[in-house]
Amino acid sequence: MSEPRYRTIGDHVAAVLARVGSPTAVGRARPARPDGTRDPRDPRDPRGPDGPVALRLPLDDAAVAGPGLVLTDDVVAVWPVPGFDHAAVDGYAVRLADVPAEVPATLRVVGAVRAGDPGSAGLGPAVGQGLGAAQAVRVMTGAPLPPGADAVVPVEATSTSAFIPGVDGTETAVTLTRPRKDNVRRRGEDVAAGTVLRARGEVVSPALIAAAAAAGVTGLDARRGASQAAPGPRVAVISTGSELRPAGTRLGPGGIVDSNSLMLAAIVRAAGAEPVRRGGVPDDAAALRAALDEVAPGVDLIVTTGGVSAGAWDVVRQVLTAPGTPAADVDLTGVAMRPGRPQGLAVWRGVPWIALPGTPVAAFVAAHLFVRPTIAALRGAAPTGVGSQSAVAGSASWPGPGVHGCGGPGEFTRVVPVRAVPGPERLTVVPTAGTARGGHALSALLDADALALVPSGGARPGDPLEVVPL
Ligand SMILES: Nc1nc2c(c(=O)[nH]1)N[C@H]1C(S)=C(S)[C@@H](COP(=O)(O)OP(=O)(O)OC[C@H]3O[C@@H](n4cnc5c(N)ncnc54)[C@H](O)[C@@H]3O)O[C@H]1N2
Ligand code: MOO
Repeated sequence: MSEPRYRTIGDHVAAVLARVGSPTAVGRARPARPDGTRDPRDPRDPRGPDGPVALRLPLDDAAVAGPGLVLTDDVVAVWPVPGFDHAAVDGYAVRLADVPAEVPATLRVVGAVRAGDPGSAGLGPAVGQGLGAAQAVRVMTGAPLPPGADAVVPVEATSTSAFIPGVDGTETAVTLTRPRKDNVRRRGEDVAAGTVLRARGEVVSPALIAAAAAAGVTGLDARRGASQAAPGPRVAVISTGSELRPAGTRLGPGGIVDSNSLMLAAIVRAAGAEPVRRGGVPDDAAALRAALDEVAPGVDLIVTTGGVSAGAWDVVRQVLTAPGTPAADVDLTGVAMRPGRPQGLAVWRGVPWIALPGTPVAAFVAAHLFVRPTIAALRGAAPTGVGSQSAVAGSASWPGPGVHGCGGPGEFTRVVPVRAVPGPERLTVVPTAGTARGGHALSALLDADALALVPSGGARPGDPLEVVPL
């Protein structure tokens, strides 16, 4: 297997900004709209009519209310995150007992489970009870782990090598070796039900919006702080994934809350732009094309999440690689960083399109690194972000050398949520507590006030680090 080549973070920022100035991007520079989209007489609008009052804000209103909302009550997780054990990669769910260390095993492929399917869908009555001896099930990232399986082997590390976007598999057997890690995200490993996500008196952040949505919270008790400047460019936010349900609706088996579109709306709003939330689109190329066509005429930038990695139903990749696609300047190179490696860029009917990965922490990181500078450029401001600040690694446990991407070892930058602590000279930063649970925890973002870029060689206390303020 050849080593995939990814861009550096800085090169990807340049590639994004090139699309904003691209001759194919003709939908830019619309005049800024008047303050927000809400009616100031709307009693749910925290701006008025009588100044700051405490209100119960539905999550989608809180997401677009702008910075400065202060909680007037604790925010408590209603259910655990993740809500069920699921695959962290596209590949094959296996029983480790069938895959001896170092020796390749050939397993019979007995079904397929996509994200959004109930756990035993696609398996047939015989397998629905649990994976039998020497059996494997094709699974996509986010799909419930089939009964009996205890690990997922990435497709690149198997005899199948790659899934074809938009095509169901026909393979009846697969040869693979024991995976380095189980590639399973377990129910509740990020947030336990009943956890206080943020306490009364704290400010509402995009990370809180994401964690609250994922944990079943549908509204926040909050009060507005300082008044906000009028939003500038308009940014469409579209989530892809058949497993996605709007906050406050019944999830059903295999379903999860579309927390990304709320989180992205909050990030876009905090960056000084007006989010246009289109919500969730299923893993269907025609549906995604229709959503893109619908939003493109009215916005200056399109941001999508999900569907860009190695799955058979990765719909963004499918649309961007289809013959005759109306997308120009298509680029699916990805970035040498974790989380946030899979990325796509294009110009759709004249409007720059940034395709972020679906994993919520990956989308959060990539939005801060790539969407924020793009909004700054659209507003005519100097891009902020990478390289804008440096800090010193504080006394804490930092990632060591040897990070691996899904496609094998490589020079990957780890993006670590950090808290600033008072230091003797420069800003000193330490990883947030939740980082112990891995790079994909929404809980690790809640306490973070910056993202530190840890080079592939790792970091030690005292090392200089680039940080991106949140
Ligand atoms: N075989 C491989 N599998 C995966 C690879 C890989 O290289 N090989 N890359 C992994 C990495 S790294 C990431 S990051 C994810 C990104 O994948 P996609 O962008 O295609 O995202 P999805 O598969 O659609 O979703 C990933 C994950 O996130 C959840 N999700 C998606 N959208 C939302 C949303 N709007 N709100 C909340 N949560 C969302 C989804 O259910 C999945 O669990 O791919 C890895 N796989
Ligand atoms: O989940 Mo991925 O790159 O963003 O680690």
